[in-house]
Amino acid sequence: MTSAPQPLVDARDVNVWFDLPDGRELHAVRGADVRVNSREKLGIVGESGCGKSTLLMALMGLLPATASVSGRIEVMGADLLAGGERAFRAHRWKDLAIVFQGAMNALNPVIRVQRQIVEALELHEVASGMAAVHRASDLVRLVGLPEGVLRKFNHELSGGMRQRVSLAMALACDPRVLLADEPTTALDMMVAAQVLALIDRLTRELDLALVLVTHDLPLVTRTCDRIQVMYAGTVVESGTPADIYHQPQHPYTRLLFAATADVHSDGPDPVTILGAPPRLDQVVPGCAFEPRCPHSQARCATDVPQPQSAGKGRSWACHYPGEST
Ligand SMILES: Nc1ncnc2c1ncn2[C@@H]1O[C@H](COP(=O)(O)OP(=O)(O)OP(=O)(O)O)[C@@H](O)[C@H]1O
Repeated sequence: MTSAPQPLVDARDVNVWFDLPDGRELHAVRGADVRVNSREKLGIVGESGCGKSTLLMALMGLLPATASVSGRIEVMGADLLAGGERAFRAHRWKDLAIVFQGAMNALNPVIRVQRQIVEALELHEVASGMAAVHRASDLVRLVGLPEGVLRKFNHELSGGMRQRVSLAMALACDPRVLLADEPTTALDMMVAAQVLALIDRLTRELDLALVLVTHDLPLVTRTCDRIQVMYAGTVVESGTPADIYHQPQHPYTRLLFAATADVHSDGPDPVTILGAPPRLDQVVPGCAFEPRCPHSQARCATDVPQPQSAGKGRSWACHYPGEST
């Protein structure tokens, strides 16, 4: 019998708390699992503030000192949480790299692009001297930029160019997994589509696995192999795009699709999900979606629904799955 291939990222029951200045805690990520196989494209979707970025930063070991993390975070078989900063440093950028939401902030404003890429290559001992300069040229070409960009400063670049430079930096150490946190947020529609197409092409050409974090459920349904829907720090549903699109089990997933209906099509108008997510600095006694859920029943307000697995990465956390909205 052949065993299943080891996932590149296998994070289980990850919890992240932030210490707040008033002494309370904010429970930003609540028991989330993330599993990414070689060459797989995983999409993580959910409303603003549901913990998507915090989860990615936990995987990278880049959370601020005010954060505490529990659970298990394995990258290529190594238990990084157990190994601490030393273990994270051994894998960060080399195996697991990230493109941040605001490329503007990821680049140093007073250092030319070439120096920034060369410094990253030297810091991670990928290349030095002229070899690093040549590699920097290769990297900017790889992301579809002219070499002239290497002599420029951050403020001389357009938003799309900055995001491509960030991508070049993330690819500098030949990672196996690329985490992309809302990589097109600040870009106009045309440029956003080009950057997404570039990420898609590079993941195929470089045999990368991708974790794409976004608000855009239709986008991940089109581009990813698997989808995780997050709500209030929790993964409420996981599955293939076909599962999530054709047989959504969690009412929040169905409402997310309904909320992003295409206004230009003949289909139904988009709906608004009434109410707001719960504050994560407060304890939620039952299902976090209960106050907004059209199908909630008494039990939903008191019992936290546990994830139910239907095998092959398909799961949902709802007491009354499949109720139509
Ligand atoms: N450094 C921090 N200190 C305290 N709370 C934080 C910190 N960073 C994030 N949070 C809180 O953690 C929760 C999750 O935030 P996070 O940025 O991970 O959400 P998100 O889903 O990525 O949102 P967005 O789509 O807007 O980026 C939010 O309530 C946020 O206010």
